[in-house]
Amino acid sequence: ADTIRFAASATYPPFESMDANNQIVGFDIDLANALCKQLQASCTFTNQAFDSLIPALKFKRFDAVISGMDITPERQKQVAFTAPYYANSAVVIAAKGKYKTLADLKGKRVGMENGTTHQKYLQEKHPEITTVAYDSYQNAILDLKNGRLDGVFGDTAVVNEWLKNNPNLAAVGEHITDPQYFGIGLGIAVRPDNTALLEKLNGALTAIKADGTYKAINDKWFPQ
Ligand SMILES: NC(=[NH2+])NCCC[C@H](N)C(=O)O
Repeated sequence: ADTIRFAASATYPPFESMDANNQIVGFDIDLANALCKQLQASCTFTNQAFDSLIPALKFKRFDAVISGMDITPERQKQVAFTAPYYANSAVVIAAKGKYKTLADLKGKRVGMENGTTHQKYLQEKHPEITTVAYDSYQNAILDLKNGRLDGVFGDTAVVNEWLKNNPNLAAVGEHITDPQYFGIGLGIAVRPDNTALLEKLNGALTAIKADGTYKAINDKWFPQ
């Protein structure tokens, strides 16, 4: 049988993270496994820094990236994406009650993972805010809790998870969906010349949406 080698940056629960047994788990992992099952292939996963995923994909270290990755026009110059598999928006979190809007964060330190759409958006759209890049979202959250950061900027679906476990933190202002920066949702990336794999993944995605598998995975990781 075929093997599809996936990579992710396991710092972004509920999409991907390492569990207590050092196993990679999450929505993206279950989704990839379901796609592989549908394709009668086996899946492997590599965990590495988010900003190295696209370069390593191009270098053929693995076949596909599934990592809560926004389908953006800029990335589409380098890789091909499947149809979107999850809707996205972005939001800043900070100490509860401290800031009302992004404008209140002028001169403050907001952290995010290196190479993310969140980093680019803040740097270009809000130069009045100091962006602090981290090797992982988990380290950014630690620094927010320690008071070394004033805010963290990430995907709403992920941020909501952090808020559940941190009652002293809250969202600041509106959710941001600027498609120029955050694209049209999350997608799986493959090398542009790997149209065979792209077509397989898109076909399998349609199939697992139709047979209820997608919904079951969604309900497991994003319970209502
Ligand atoms: N697995 C991760 N750490 N993903 C971070 C993704 C952040 C954002 N959605 C982006 O595409 O840039």
